[in-house]
This record gives sequence, C-alpha cells and structure tokens, in this order.
Amino acid sequence: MEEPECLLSSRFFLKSTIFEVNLSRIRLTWRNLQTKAASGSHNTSNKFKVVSGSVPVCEIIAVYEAQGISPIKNGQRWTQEQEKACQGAFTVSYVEREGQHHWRPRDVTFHWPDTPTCRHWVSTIREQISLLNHRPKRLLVYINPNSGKRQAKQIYEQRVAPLFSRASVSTHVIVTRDRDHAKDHLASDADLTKYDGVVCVGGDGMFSEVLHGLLTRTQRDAGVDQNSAEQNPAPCGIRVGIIPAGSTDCICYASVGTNDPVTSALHIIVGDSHALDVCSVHHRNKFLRYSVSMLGYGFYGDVLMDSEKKRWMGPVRYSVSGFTTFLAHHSYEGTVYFLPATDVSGSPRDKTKCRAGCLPCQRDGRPLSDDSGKDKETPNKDHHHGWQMIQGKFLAINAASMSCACPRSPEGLSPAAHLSDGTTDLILVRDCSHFNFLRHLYRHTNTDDQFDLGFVEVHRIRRFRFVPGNDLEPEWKGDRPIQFSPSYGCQPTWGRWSCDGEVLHQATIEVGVHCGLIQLFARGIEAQEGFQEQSTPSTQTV
Ligand SMILES: Nc1ncnc2c1ncn2[C@@H]1O[C@H](COP(=O)(O)OP(=O)(O)OP(=O)(O)O)[C@@H](O)[C@H]1O
Repeated sequence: MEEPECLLSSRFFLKSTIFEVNLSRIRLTWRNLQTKAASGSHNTSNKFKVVSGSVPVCEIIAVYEAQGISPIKNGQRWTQEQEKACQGAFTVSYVEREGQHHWRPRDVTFHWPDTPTCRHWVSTIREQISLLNHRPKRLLVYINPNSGKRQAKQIYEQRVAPLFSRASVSTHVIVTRDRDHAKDHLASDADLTKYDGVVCVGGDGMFSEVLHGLLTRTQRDAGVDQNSAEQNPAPCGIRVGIIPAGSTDCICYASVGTNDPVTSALHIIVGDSHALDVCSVHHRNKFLRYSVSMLGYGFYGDVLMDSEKKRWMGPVRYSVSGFTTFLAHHSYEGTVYFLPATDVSGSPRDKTKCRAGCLPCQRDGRPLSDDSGKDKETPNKDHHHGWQMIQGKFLAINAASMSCACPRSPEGLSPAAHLSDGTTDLILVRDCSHFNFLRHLYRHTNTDDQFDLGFVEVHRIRRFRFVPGNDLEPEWKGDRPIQFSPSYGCQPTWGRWSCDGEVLHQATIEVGVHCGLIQLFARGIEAQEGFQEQSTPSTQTV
C-alpha cells in the first residue's frame, strides 16, 4: 500500500533519547535514532529504555504544549542547563490497548529547544484531528445515580469527565431524578440539534430508557405509528454511548468487549460507530417495547418476575430466583411462528463470533435500504411465505439479538449472534427433565455447545410471533388484565416475557427485527490476538 504523504518530520527528545518523529494524515510515528548505539551500551537500563512507536491519528485523544514538564533521564530530572536548552515540548495523548479489550489513555512528551517548532506540531496535529468529523464535540449525558452499586456519578466525574475535557468534548450532564426521567426528557424536551451524541451512565436498563426516549421521538418526528407492527421504524439519527456503571452491562460486553468506563469513554471520544439491531415487540397491534439484547419466555421470564418481588435482596436476588424457578420447572404450552433469515451467510451454530468489522454486521455488503417490507405479513397458516410454525411445551423460549455474553456466561446465550445483521436467534428449549435442563443451563457457563442437545433448537430469524397454549390470554391494560374472568382458571396458563430485563405481562407477542436502527459509539469487539499489532505500544516509560 502506498505510504501517505508525510506532513511533518522533525527530531525531538523523548526523555534523553533523540527520535525522528513523522506525521502523516494517517499516523504519528516516532523512531529511536539511537537504537543501535543504545543496544551496544551496557549502561542502558531496560526500565528506562525508550522504544519506537506509532499511533493512528484517529486514535489521538488530544495534543497540547507541555509547559512545566521537565524531561526525565534514566529516572532523574534533567539539570537546569539541559532544561533551559530544551524549553519547547508538546504532549500527545493517545489510545493504548491493554489486554481484555481495555483501552487506556497514554501520554508521550516530545522536547526540543525550539518552541515555535513544537507549536507548529501542536497546531498541525490539531488540524488533522479536526478533520475527523465523526468525532463528537457536544454530548448530552444522563447519569442514573442508582445504577448498580450507586457509583455512576463518581465513575463519571472521576474517570470519564476528565477524559472528555482533555479531548475538548463539551457536555451537558443530567443526573436523573427517577425512573423515566431520561426517557421522557429525550422523547419531548431535549433539543437534540445541539448534540452529536447521547451518553448514558448506568446499566442496560438505563440504556433501554435512553433508547426508548430516542426511538419514540424519532418515530413521532417521522410520522411512524409505533403501534403498527407492519411499519418499518425510522432509524435514530443520533449516536448513543454507554458508560457502564450498572449491575448488568451486557450491551457493553457485546459491543466493546468489556464493561470498563474508561474504554467506553475513549470509544466515544474517537467517534467510533457500530449499528445495533432493535426488535420491536407488539401485542395485538399495540406497541409494547423495544429490545436489543434478549427476550425470554418461560424460565427467564419467571426468574425476572420472581426477582422483582425480591428486590430487597439486592443483586443476589437473581441467583435465588434462578434457583427457585429451576426447582419449579414450569413448562408452558404455546405456538411459535417464525420467519427464518434465509438470506444471511451466518448461522447460530457456525461459531463465528461477532467482531469489529465482521461480514454479517456489514449485511454481507448489502445496504440498509435493502430492508424492504417483504415477508412481513403476520402468519395465519403453518407455512406462509416462508413462515414456519412450532407447537409444543417449552421450558424456555429465548430470542437473543446479541451474544449476551457477560462474566457469568462468557460465551453468552447465543455465542454467534451478531449486533447488526438484522436477525435474532430464536432458542426453543422443549420440556425435558430437571437434569437435562440443568445440562443446558450449565453449558451457558462454559464453552460447550448449549444447542447440541436433543430438546434444544435454534433458528436465526427476522420475525416471530408467540401465542400461548389455549390463547385464552385476556386483554391487558398495563400490567393488569381487563375482564379477567374466573373461567380462565386461577392458575394462568401463560407466562411472562423478560424484555431486556423488563417484565412484559402480555404473553401473545409479535416481534420484528429492525436492522441497525440505532448507532452506538463502539466498533465491535476487536480480535484479541490482533491487539498487539493493532495497538502500538510505543514507549515503555514515556
Ligand atoms: N434516578 C433514578 N432512580 C431510580 N431509578 C432510575 C433512575 N434513573 C433511571 N432509573 C431506572 O433504573 C433502572 C435500572 O437502571 P440501570 O440499568 O442503570 O441499573 P442496574 O443496576 O444495571 O439495573 P438492574 O436493577 O436492572 O440490574 C432503569 O430501568 C432506569 O429506568
């Protein structure tokens, strides 16, 4: 590949070593000119050895004149004479990769006697950064102070705000007062024209709130009727960032590879973008919710219902409810109609993980406009325009739109699910023995194939509809059934859905996947083995 034109080339001191520093539109590189001499010297301590390095311009966080920073030679400050002779200096702050998909800000300071040269470098690098117009300059930030361990405000103020300020990203911060504050503000009052992105500080529930606020607003502005399951929702025009601070940060794990606030802040600063599929959930032509991670009926719905009653227990409630729900072993009758995604290259069992730049997320090269309304009719027969039907008794029906990997389940519910291929993985677990169900659940905690069991099947699909057993489900108003007649029996035969951690009381639902409806400040999980070549560990002790 042709080398991009060199914009600047100078010599600078990096500590006491002289470096040739080059800037092109793509990269900043620094090359130790004394490497050979240094390698012959027995006095050079490894600890203070300064090595060559390089960083892509798009991963430079900031550059500034470094005043009052005294160069250090082998652990000792320079003498006054040396400092005087080398007054000019500038610091480049850039992204460095650590293991486990963590990103960290790193500084390198170059010194030279000639201050104007340093200033010229600072202004030229800034000019190059300003050409990166995908970087956000103004952000609207919502903090849920009650997320997770109630540390969201501290996390933002101590670890994220200083980075935004270093990168000259201005922010308007709103600490939410209660549930739905962010959603209502986004859906009505917020002047979104003033911002290049919306950031939520919290867990998956907080992200869901922001998503609902933004998408509701987008549909209203675009004149799309949210209650119509047949209409394509309009894509949201503003990117969303998540600073993880909740008890579940599944979307961060799937889109960045970790739940580290600094890493997420850096992805926002460099202006990364990754599309995210959104499922719309309707009940009898009434919009219920959007989902981006997981819809679960039967086991996961029951765990969520039970855990809501045990909120006083804190996060341990999920384990307690999981255990009691497992013992209850409740299976539900029903019929699932689904439209398989026959036009995608991947399958839920192909072991191809969703990674930065992966082919399925680029929609195999097809543009988003390909998402026509074909095959959208609701099925009323067993096979209708490609629709399929499965009837039976199920312990669990799950739809995973992303892997849902997290520390408890490193591979996730559907390890090969993709963030933006316009599909969801429908996992059906038929009624089976306690022991077999435990085998299936246990496989979520290791690398064994959880689908390789006779009572489990998985389909990559575009839409589905579920109707509980005898379809006697009443009409609902919120979480209350209307005209709930005793003739339905005391024990309802339908379960509840867990929709990204929120209970849906309606069992009869229709779900459609909408490809790339929202853009995240993320780039997908970078290949782990590539992190050493992609990152450019530059200087050991800069
Ligand atoms: N100020 C607030 N007080 C109480 N609840 C809030 C507030 N702001 C937002 N919420 C709600 O809190 C819920 C949980 O938030 P979040 O996802 O950030 O934390 P979490 O600890 O991961 O959640 P969960 O309890 O679901 O595990 C969200 O559904 C959100 O709507």
